Amino acid sequence: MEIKKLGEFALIDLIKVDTIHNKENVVIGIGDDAAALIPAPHHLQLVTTDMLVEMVHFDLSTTSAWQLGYKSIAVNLSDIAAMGGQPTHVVISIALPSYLSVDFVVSLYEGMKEICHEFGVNIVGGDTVSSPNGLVINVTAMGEVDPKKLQRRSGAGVGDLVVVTGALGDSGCGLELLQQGKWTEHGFFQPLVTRHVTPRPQVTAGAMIASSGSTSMNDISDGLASEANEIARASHVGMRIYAEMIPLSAEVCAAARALGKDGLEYALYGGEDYQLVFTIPPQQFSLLSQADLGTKLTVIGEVIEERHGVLLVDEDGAESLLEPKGYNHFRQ
Ligand SMILES: Nc1ncnc2c1ncn2[C@@H]1O[C@H](COP(=O)(O)OP(=O)(O)O)[C@@H](O)[C@H]1O
Ligand SMILES: Cc1ncc(C[n+]2csc(CCOP(=O)(O)OP(=O)(O)O)c2C)c(N)n1
Ligand SMILES: [Mg+2]
Ligand SMILES: [Mg+2]
Ligand SMILES: [Mg+2]
Repeated sequence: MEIKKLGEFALIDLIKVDTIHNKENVVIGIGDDAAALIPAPHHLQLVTTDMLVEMVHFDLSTTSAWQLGYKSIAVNLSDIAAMGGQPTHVVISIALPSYLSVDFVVSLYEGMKEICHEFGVNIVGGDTVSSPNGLVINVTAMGEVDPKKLQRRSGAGVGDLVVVTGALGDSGCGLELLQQGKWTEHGFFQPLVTRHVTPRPQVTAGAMIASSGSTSMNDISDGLASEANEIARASHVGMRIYAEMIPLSAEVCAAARALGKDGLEYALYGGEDYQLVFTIPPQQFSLLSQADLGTKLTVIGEVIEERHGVLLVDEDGAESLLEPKGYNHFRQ
């Protein structure tokens, strides 16, 4: 059905069902002039927002409505995870072009509700408007964190280890496979595409890392090179990152070979992995590495003095400056 047949208010009524997954902290959700929420005592309130724009962040010829809904929430929960927090609520604004159907919007919200349900997050409001050109989705996520566990980008100290969760580069490579039309639904490379279209935010790992004495943390949206440099700049330190230690999946190595590319390039500059990069003193890391975080941890380097800069060490031991060259909106 066309959206204009239904109109704005009936569309919101459709969206409204099954949006509260954790009733205890909501007084008013969708349906009033503002949501009314109950903050957790003795916790800090986290607020973050990320916007997704058609043909900048997604292409509807390669991403389904459900996947897009899932991802638009995931990228926001990832920023809450990078602060060491637990996500609690989201507010969702959508600008809808006339070529989309009511079914598309329902499916978009099914993807959103699935991930919100998974992480116990409430959808407490939003805004619905028309767009003359292209779909835009803006999500604001709220979360809470114990002040003692709050993770900034600015706490890294010389001698700390640099550690990442999961494997890097899958999403960037998955995007390239999609763009080149080089993937099959059930093929070997399918996991790369899945990680690009439906990334999983590292919420559990982020909270455990934050409880273990980590000194800084960032999520990887723009690529490791960019995010590591952000930590270094905020913390006034340098880093030595060993190329050989950066975790790459078997799939990205094989796909990169098939594409005539280097898997490492996707990890450093591809972005959208939504894994975490953090720094932690060696003693604390040896304790953390014994815990089950539901994902693997890999030490990729160490924090050094600021005057050295952020260095990448290749397999021959040669060092070069690792430029913050990841995804940059005005420099593609
Ligand atoms: N248009 C804006 N107005 C105000 N603050 C902004 C705007 N864009 C980005 N920021 C802030 O700049 C910082 C960096 O943003 P960004 O690079 O998007 O972070 P992330 O990669 O964690 O999503 C964040 O604190 C964010 O809230
Ligand atoms: C159609 C399409 N083109 C390009 C990309 C690649 N891309 C778009 S935005 C982005 C970086 C992450 O998004 P951003 O808005 O910078 O998130 P933030 O850093 O604020 O979390 C990347 C790698 C994509 N996902 N889809
Ligand atoms: Mg952002
Ligand atoms: Mg972000
Ligand atoms: Mg970015």
